[in-house]
Amino acid sequence: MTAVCEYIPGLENIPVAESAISYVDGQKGVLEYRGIPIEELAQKSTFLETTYLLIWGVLPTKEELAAFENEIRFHRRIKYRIRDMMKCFPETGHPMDALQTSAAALGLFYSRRALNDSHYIREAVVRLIAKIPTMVAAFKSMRKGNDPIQPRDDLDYSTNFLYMLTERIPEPVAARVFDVCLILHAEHTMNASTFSAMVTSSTLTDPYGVIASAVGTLAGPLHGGANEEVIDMLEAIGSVENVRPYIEDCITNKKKIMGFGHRVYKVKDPRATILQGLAERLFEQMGHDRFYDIALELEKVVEEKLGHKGIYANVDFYSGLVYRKLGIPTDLYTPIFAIARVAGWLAHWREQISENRIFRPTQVYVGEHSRPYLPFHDRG
Ligand SMILES: CC(=O)SCCNC(=O)CCNC(=O)[C@H](O)C(C)(C)COP(=O)(O)OP(=O)(O)OC[C@H]1O[C@@H](n2cnc3c(N)ncnc32)[C@H](O)[C@@H]1OP(=O)(O)O
Ligand SMILES: O=C([O-])CC(=O)C(=O)O
Repeated sequence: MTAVCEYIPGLENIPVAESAISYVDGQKGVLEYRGIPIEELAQKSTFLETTYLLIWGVLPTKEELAAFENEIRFHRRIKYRIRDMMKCFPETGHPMDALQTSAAALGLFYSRRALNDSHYIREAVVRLIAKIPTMVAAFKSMRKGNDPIQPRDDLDYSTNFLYMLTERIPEPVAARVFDVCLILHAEHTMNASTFSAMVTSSTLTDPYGVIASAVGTLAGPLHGGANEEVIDMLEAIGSVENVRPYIEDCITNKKKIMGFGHRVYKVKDPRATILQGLAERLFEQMGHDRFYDIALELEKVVEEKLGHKGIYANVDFYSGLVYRKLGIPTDLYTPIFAIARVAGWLAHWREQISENRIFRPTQVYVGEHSRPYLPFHDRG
């Protein structure tokens, strides 16, 4: 057994896997999925094609993509027993908690753990990619006491999701912008939720448990949950004039500015640049959002004050402005991140189980030894 004694908080710079799924250069601001730059995928691909690429490692042929899209369409509905279970969720509960519970519940129906069976793997991939958006939209309706809106087979993936949220067919530009957002959030090397998915995968449990654990990890404000917090922060700041004192207060009191900073990127996150462009495209078509002026000033001041520490806008900074313009409630932003990231989690699940060894790191014990057990009357 090799003993590595140095403890590195947050596992910074410690490789935990070999992976061929995505690549980040944090100094140059480069992100590639299976070797293809994110900018090119955002321009030319769709979320389902990108999902196929991430999970199976190749761009599909026209026929393979059509078959994959059809399978997804066929599996969009969720069982009435899952819907009934979701009806019992408290309406004040956070949609990420609802999603984590519902994703785990899929395992009650489909868990066979046939991890050597390629049909089982394909079906699990299709079910999760297909059903997660339906569950997110269903909770949005049910928490208001309404029946969930059923998926429509004549609509593509993103159009259908926006339709299930609003019962209106979105403008093509809105559906395309949303689809690009999903591409941008689909995968990002060894982030916290992907690591969580891999640790769970390494026990050879079922993929529904893997996704449920990853959803739980994504929810936190230091990770995917930051997109929701950014909008709360812009609202709290309220005006462009308030930006500078707000940032100065954060710096003085060592408060984190949401949507900024990254373990890997020491320049602006390339996804933030693309998301900013998408937000601007929507503002041109659908009207300006005054929060954007606050966001621009915020980015300028953070760069001025913290740029020397490598703190720049990350993926969570501009995504909320896009979703806000699409009329999506703030607490659905992180579940939408999850809808996209399921693709990356599943890609890592497949990679992990193809050459598995259970994750079992070590710790540096800093407690005591050989303490006596004291009866109640002798305890302080
Ligand atoms: C999809 C995603 O997960 S993207 C990230 C989403 N999360 C956020 O936007 C939350 C805000 N950002 C952060 O909390 C962090 O930057 C993280 C969690 C993303 C990265 O964390 P780490 O790599 O562990 O960096 P850490 O928190 O140690 O910060 C390093 C230094 O930069 C500072 N710093 C990092 N991020 C920020 C920030 N957003 N605002 C202010 N200061 C920051 C820290 O205070 C620390 O300063 P110090 O060295 O003077 O003490
Ligand atoms: O890579 C990370 O640590 C966080 C991140 O940007 C992501 O998961 O998209």
